[in-house]
Amino acid sequence: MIALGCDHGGYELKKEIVGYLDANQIPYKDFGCDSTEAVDYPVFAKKVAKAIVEGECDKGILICGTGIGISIAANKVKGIRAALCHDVFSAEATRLHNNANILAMGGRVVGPGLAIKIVDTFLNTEFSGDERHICRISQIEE
Ligand SMILES: O=C[C@H](O)[C@H](O)[C@H](O)COP(=O)(O)O
Repeated sequence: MIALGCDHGGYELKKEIVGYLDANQIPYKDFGCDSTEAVDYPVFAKKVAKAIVEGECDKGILICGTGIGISIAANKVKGIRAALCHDVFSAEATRLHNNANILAMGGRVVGPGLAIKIVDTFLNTEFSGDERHICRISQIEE
């Protein structure tokens, strides 16, 4: 189950991602927001982050205007590794190396075509499980 969240700056891009998830029959839970009316991104970052650390969802996708504020907020929750990615290489690397559990993007930064490739890569790349990466992730947890 994928947790989705956004603010007003990410709402339009979230709709594109919902279309991709629906087309690929990937289950998701949308934690809002539900329009382009101005809202505060930490609220939605927290909802998505909690859904992951509490086990309701496996991974999350968070979108604000830049992806920056919403990723900073999500990373305040223990157990969250939110990665801001605007290219496919980073999306793959953050799964392989960091076992990132949230993908963050900026709706004012990246277009829908690239964003969907980034999402597809993030969701379909497994953590490498390499010892050196496990060790470094443990250090983050400490
Ligand atoms: O990092 C923060 C996000 O990009 C927000 O989406 C952004 O700050 C919202 O800006 P505004 O309130 O001017 O629409």
